[in-house]
Amino acid sequence: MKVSLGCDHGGFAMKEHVKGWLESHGYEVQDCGCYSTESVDYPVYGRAAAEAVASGACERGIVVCTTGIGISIAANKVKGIRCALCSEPLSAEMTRRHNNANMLAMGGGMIGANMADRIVETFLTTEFEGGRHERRVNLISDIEG
Ligand SMILES: O=C(CO)[C@H](O)[C@H](O)[C@H](O)COP(=O)(O)O
Repeated sequence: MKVSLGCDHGGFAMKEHVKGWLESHGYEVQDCGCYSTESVDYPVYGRAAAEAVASGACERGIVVCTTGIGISIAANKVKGIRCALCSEPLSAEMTRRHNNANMLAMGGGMIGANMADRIVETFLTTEFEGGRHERRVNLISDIEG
């Protein structure tokens, strides 16, 4: 599976950590930046990571800013993206099972590296349940027009 990554300066350290975890677990990574702790604007990188998913270049995407909020809002503006901000594994499991989320957002200033690993693993290995949830996800897509 290929995973796009995006972050701002507040998420850079966690993005680098997640990148290492992904590569050591056999995932292919498309790193959309940023590439240092220099102050940048999260919408630029949330959009880039989301467009990599929306275009089909990547199956999933993971974005990180200080809280995870701003970059998740930006990613969710891209058509076809369902980006869920998670701070524990149960939310990551549920957003895959029920929302078929194709992107995960985390807050680099909110959770630690071990928690991030557990969230990422759960997000990437949990299947969508379909059924009644598919109808609801389709209704979300209808909002996009
Ligand atoms: O968008 C955010 C908050 O919802 C992110 O946490 C950003 O990383 C944060 O706003 C960046 O703020 P900074 O003071 O420029 O580091």
